[in-house]
Amino acid sequence: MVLVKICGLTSYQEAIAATEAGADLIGFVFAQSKRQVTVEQVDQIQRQLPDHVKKVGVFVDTPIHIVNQIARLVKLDYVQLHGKESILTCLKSEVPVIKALSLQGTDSLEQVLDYLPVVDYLLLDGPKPGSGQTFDWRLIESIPLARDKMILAGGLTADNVDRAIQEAIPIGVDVSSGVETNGKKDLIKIKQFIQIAKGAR
Ligand SMILES: O=C(O)c1ccccc1N[C@@H]1O[C@H](COP(=O)(O)O)[C@@H](O)[C@H]1O
Repeated sequence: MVLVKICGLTSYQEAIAATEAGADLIGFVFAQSKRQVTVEQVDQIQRQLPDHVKKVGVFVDTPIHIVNQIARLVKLDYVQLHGKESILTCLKSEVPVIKALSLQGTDSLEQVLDYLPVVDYLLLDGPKPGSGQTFDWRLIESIPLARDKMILAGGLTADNVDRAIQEAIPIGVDVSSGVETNGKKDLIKIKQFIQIAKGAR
């Protein structure tokens, strides 16, 4: 069954709703964003969550010693490095790494392969993180990428996630804007998204 990550959660109510709806991973954005959360907020939230849901912190070009400090403080299971972090930076993380890469054309394919041996998952995203923009999933076909390391993101919704899973064959899918209404997480959309993704194969 495909892993599902619901990203950009900002409250305990959203986090527990996503967890109870069957999310495997939940994401908290520490980077600058309309969904940005503080260390204190995430600490309060994570204390009340069951252990089985994996907590992911999303960072964009934050110095790795700060990423490690936050990961320790709020007990993150993964860090999602969503900027231009180098392979060396990924290696310095104290917790497993999800490296996000924006696929915009065939010239960006090579970098995917370079990161593969040093990260736990590669998250392939559209051109603008957190904006609901998708990319051409056919690009993935040309990467000799172990599908058990690939999480697909970027513009996924309950309407396209089934097709995305059939075409890209990822181990997991990640969504943020696609489960929101008027900029707020929508619990009905979260449930629908997870149900469809989990039923896809
Ligand atoms: O959600 C954000 O605001 C964000 C900010 C900075 C880096 C990543 C961010 N979100 C990630 O973007 C992708 C795709 O989001 P969407 O579904 O297209 O809205 C997802 O991986 C989020 O983790």
